[in-house]
Amino acid sequence: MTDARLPATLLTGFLGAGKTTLLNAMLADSSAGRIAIIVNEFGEAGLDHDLIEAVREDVVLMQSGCLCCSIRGDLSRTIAGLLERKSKGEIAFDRLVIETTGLADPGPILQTLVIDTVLSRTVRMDGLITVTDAANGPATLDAQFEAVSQVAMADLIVLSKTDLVSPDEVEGFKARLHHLNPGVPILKAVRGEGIAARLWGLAGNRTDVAPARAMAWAKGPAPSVDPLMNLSGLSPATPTPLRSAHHDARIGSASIVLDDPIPDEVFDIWLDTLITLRGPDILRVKGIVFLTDMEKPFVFHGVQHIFERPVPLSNWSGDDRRSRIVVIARDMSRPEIQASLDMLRARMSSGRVRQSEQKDASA
Ligand SMILES: Nc1nc2c(ncn2[C@@H]2O[C@H](COP(=O)(O)OP(=O)(O)OP(=O)(O)O)[C@@H](O)[C@H]2O)c(=O)[nH]1
Repeated sequence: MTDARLPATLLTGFLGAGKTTLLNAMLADSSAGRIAIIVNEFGEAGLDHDLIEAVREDVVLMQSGCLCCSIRGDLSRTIAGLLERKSKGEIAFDRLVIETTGLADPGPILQTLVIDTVLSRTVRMDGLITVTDAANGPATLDAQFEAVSQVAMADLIVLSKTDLVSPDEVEGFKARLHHLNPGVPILKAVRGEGIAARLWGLAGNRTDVAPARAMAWAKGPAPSVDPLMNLSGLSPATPTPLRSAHHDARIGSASIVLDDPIPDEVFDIWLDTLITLRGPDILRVKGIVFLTDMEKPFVFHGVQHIFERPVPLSNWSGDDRRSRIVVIARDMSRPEIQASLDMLRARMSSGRVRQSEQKDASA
């Protein structure tokens, strides 16, 4: 089954990191088809394209109330308008790129694509790309938590301005980025050159995704060596030390690999509990999940309390039936997140014990 929804790429990165430069490199590359662009600020310079729309974030910012809801309305209307013009034959495009302002939290935009009932049927998230600047990036991460969040949430990081610093500085910065977002691919690029063809199809949440791509997307930090460590009370009481920069230390991530299929209700309860207790702090949860009695796995993806309906992976083949879940959160240490994931494992184990007790009783 092919996923016919329009792929949407979210392009984020801090002020001056090189987003517009990368966008121009994307536009110059025809391999991905025609691209419609939405920028959420006015006055973008240097884009020689006829499909530029503006979401009026300046208006949004003046409104009181929930900023994410305001962006959501504007963005939905803008995308709906583009799609309408497309259906009338006024414009043609094969994919969408949404460039955020440097300060924007990508969360509400990702959520919009999931929560808007019309949009979620017609548009799918193709990937969140964060541009980070090798020259100013380290200082930006020290100064701005939004920049740290953008790095932590990315499906792909493009490292710009590597021509302005030494190879050692580049490597040091890459290590820091990997600390914030373990497993994320990082592409070095000077002015976006040479990477345009590698910016698409990043997310695993489409039904026709290649299994290897979905697996790479759902890759997180290595799970704790002993999965029962936190349950046995032996986990360190203090968070795993990250870097001295306090913004970095606010980001935690952990992952789990489960050998056995997960009962539907166990997975739902785990997710509900995580969202209820820590919803606002969840930057991303993503994974490939095998549910009990289901032949194909599902890919799921969420930001804060908003979760996309799980997408069945129709192309899945092979014997690997292990579920993989990654959680990236702010103000949660890795042991805390790991403890939540271990709870999922524990619920599965207790479910198995109950099942075998029932079998014994009926024997
Ligand atoms: N040396 C060097 N300069 C770069 C590179 N990428 C971008 N620049 C320059 O950095 C400046 C900022 O780039 P933009 O692409 O406008 O950055 P932006 O993220 O869109 O900026 P805002 O829209 O202000 O957030 C421009 O002068 C670019 O020419 C790079 O890899 N190397």
